[in-house]
Amino acid sequence: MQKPQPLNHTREQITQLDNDLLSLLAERRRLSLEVARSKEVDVRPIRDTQREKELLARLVTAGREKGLDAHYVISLYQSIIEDSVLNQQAYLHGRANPETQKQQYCIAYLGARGSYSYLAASRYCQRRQVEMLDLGCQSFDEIVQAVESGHADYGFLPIENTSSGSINEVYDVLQHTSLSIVGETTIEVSHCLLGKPGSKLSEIKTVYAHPQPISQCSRYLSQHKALRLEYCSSSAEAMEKVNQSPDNSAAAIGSAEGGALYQLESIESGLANQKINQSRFIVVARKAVAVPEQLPAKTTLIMATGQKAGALVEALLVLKAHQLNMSKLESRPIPGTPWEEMFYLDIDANISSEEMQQGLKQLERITRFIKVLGCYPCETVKPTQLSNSQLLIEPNTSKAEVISAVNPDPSPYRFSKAYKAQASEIHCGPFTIGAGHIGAIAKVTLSKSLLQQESSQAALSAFERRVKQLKETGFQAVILDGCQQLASAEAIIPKLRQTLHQYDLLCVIAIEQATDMPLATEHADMLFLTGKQMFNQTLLAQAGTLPIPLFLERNDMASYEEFMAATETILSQGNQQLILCDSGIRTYNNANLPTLDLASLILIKANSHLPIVINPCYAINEDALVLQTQGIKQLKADGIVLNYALEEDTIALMGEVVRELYR
Ligand SMILES: C=C(O[C@@H]1C=C(C(=O)O)C=C[C@H]1O)C(=O)O
Repeated sequence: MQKPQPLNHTREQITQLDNDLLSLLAERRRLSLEVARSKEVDVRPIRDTQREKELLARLVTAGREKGLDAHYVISLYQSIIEDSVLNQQAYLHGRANPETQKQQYCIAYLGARGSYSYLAASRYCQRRQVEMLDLGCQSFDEIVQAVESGHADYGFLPIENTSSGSINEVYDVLQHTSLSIVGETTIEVSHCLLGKPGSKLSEIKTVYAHPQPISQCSRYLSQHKALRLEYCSSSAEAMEKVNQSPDNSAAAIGSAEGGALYQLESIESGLANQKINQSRFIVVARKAVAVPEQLPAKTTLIMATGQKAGALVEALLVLKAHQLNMSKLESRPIPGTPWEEMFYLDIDANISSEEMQQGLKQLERITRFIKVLGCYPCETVKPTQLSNSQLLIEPNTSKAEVISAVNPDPSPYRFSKAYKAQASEIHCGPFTIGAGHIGAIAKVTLSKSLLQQESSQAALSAFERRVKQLKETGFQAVILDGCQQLASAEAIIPKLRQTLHQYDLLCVIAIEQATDMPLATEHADMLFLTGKQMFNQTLLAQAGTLPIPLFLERNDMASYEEFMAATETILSQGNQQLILCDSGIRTYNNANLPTLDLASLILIKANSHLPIVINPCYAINEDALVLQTQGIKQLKADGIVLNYALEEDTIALMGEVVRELYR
């Protein structure tokens, strides 16, 4: 083997390369602003998702030639594009509101330097290339007063968090203010345990934190019961306390970025219960702003409806009539009038649009009170995704003919088309299935080796390698089967899930018996109720009350009617996010192997709006898999489940089948 070049030398090369990358990114940003200027002149929308798709598809191909995998290229470019779109929006918004163009903004926010509000405010100013003068406040009321009185230009108020939900106090403050909402901004909240430099987890006795981070990290804290919690009025106060503490026994929950301002280091990161933990802030100012029509806009309003039955429905019907999409609805009590509610609505529309103006006029006629709190650019940039067919092969244009209804079923069962004509589309994170969206799901039986050395790093690395392969093969979700056999499932399942999420794969946990439910519901993105449980009415009803999507597998002895009856038990409990899975039924063909019941597939597609996926792996020998997939696809199944043994290398065949599915 050739001797490697000296480490220092290689590192210098990497440093140089990183500098070049930064210069290139800065240059790309500059060009993106140039594009914004053209769009200002031509009055074109800022976002052009078609252009983004083409760009991503080209980069994925070019990246592959250089040995960079698609997943890596896409996630990098999604962040680059998000930055580009938000900068363009900030530019155009500034141009439309010249009075807001200043050298510096004085911003009132909760807490002190280092708090999440502070980070959100500094991000907002950076994007506008404005210097920030920060005015830390003790309460939301104080923030509002600072802006109302002219001491601050803007106030930052946290309005919701993806794990802990809406922040009610802020809604209450908004009822009484004369300020307008002029912007929103979302930041990634990544909670770390912050200690003095060099301190270790074993030394920590007290944790200082604001109640919000405490509730968002409840799982971590419940696993570390010895830690004593001290509530603080902000994350900044918590960090300050640790900074001032005489020894290494104190820690705070906060961001690594904020902690650095207090000379604190991260002892552990990723403390939040949810992988995606984001907080959305609204920006308030004395004067409302105009949003140029090229920008996606949001209008927030509050209203009190009449006290009669159906008053809220009537108001919402006005939105429907004007094709106004409501992205959020909150209700809060009106102080002094018990049992009366004020409703807060976020509507995806520009206040100056015709639809919104007409809608507002009509709402004024039927409400007791209505006030627009503001219209501002929407800062959520939904990442553009490439379809699996684009990732794997050329775009698919030859869609099979729509099957005409066989045996139309007029029964009003919830699964039926008579009940709901439109095909159901089930969403879970980046995964969508049904109504034309095809899904490829791998079913992984957790191997003996993983069971034996479950905590060992080697087993997890082996799992990660397989997961990477599954992602590259085109799967979107992975069913973990055999979790209940893991000796310390509580410890290992979160790690497996984290690995799957790293590769944007959903974690589906198979339910073999009723006792699997608590663990699975805690850790899974979706549940897979195995065929064995299809007749377990109690379990079906329980799954029907859950808020997460479910797969229901057909029992291999169940008739079509029994399968449908089981779906009814689930749907009647409230959970409408149901995907059927048929893995074959017993017939006379072979006593040991099930047969794929394609007649039922035709019936289900004709009679039900629910998506159905087929698992052909039990039914036939491997040679016929590709052929079988062609048949399943012709009959309009919404996807496929493929069994994949972790230790066996069947990945090439799986790849062929998935490609066939998307062809
Ligand atoms: C830069 C542009 O604006 C937006 C940002 C893009 C980018 O950063 O590549 C691509 C398309 C648009 O959504 C453009 O339209 O080209």
